[in-house]
Amino acid sequence: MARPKIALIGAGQIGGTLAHLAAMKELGDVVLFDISEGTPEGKALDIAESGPSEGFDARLKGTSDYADIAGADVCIVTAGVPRKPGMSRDDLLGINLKVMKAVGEGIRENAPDAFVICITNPLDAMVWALQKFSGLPTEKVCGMAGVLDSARFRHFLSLEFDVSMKDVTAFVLGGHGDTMVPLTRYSTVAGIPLPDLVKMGWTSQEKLDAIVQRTRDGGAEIVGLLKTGSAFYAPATSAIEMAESYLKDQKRLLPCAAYCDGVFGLDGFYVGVPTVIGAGGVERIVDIKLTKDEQAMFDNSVAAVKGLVEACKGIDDSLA
Ligand SMILES: NC(=O)c1ccc[n+]([C@@H]2O[C@H](COP(=O)([O-])OP(=O)(O)OC[C@H]3O[C@@H](n4cnc5c(N)ncnc54)[C@H](O)[C@@H]3O)[C@@H](O)[C@H]2O)c1
Ligand SMILES: O=C(O)C[C@H](O)C(=O)O
Repeated sequence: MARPKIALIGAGQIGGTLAHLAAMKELGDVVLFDISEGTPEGKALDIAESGPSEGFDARLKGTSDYADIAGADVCIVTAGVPRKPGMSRDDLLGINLKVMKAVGEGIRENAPDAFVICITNPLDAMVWALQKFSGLPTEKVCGMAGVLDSARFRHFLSLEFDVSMKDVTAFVLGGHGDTMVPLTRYSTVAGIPLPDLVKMGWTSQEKLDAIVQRTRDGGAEIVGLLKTGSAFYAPATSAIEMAESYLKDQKRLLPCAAYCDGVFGLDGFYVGVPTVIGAGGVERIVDIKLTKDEQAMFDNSVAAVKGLVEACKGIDDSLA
């Protein structure tokens, strides 16, 4: 059987890391696409030359021609611009919306059967626009953010409790912005919910609140440190987790930006929710019941996403 084909649209910091991870995990052959002359070819060759030492079997190709992504099984989209210190993700909307249009058309014409994972920010609005521009089925287009935000939450919690990150589970839902919703009630250490751990004296409510806020600010914390761009190792690892679940039909239950129509009280928006990812793409959205307070936070986050979607419609008539 031929190896799966993984197309990475955008060969910048995340794109290059994705290519390296996909090759090392032997998820398939990799095509790195970018408009920056020489960058995708250079990164593909560099990573391919790590193959003999690492011992992986994967072909890598760099290109600026959409024809080379033909027949891709998975497309992961990072094309666009990252933010700099002082900017919000939302400041990227105008410039990255134009990029989504070009990418959507490229995918529609060359890889219409692919499972598409969007990473470009502002994530929830960009994945919505990418689905519209590509015309692919909504269950085959999703966005990566919740896995990353939850991983950050899990990491901070593991430090607080001094336990393995493997035993910490967490769910961060809502839009990938300042209004994201880390759900403490559904986050655990080996199945023990965080509110119970507070009662048991493992931590205090004040410390937990500070960790929730650090999670919300997790992207900005890295941008402030790097100064020239945003996080890329953890974002790439998170998207690979989603791609692997699709390619291997693992049916992982992961928080992803999925098209919600008739779930979570939504009517046609992308926002972070618990999803099952398998060979059918986003196979199920787990419509969990939120408490009044959680619902208020979720509604606030959805309102922010809706505002960005309206801004997209204002910029590009074809989306209205
Ligand atoms: N969803 C998330 O959780 C998350 C996490 C981290 C970063 N991001 C976002 O991901 C995006 C990429 O981040 P990065 O660090 O890889 O940025 P980067 O600048 O390193 O790479 C982006 C690449 O996109 C390319 N590009 C620009 N326009 C293009 C087009 N029309 N077609 C193809 N390629 C094009 C650029 O040449 C560049 O190589 C940013 O928007 C960033 O904000 C999202
Ligand atoms: O914060 C950013 O701009 C990048 C990304 O959304 C992140 O959360 O790391």
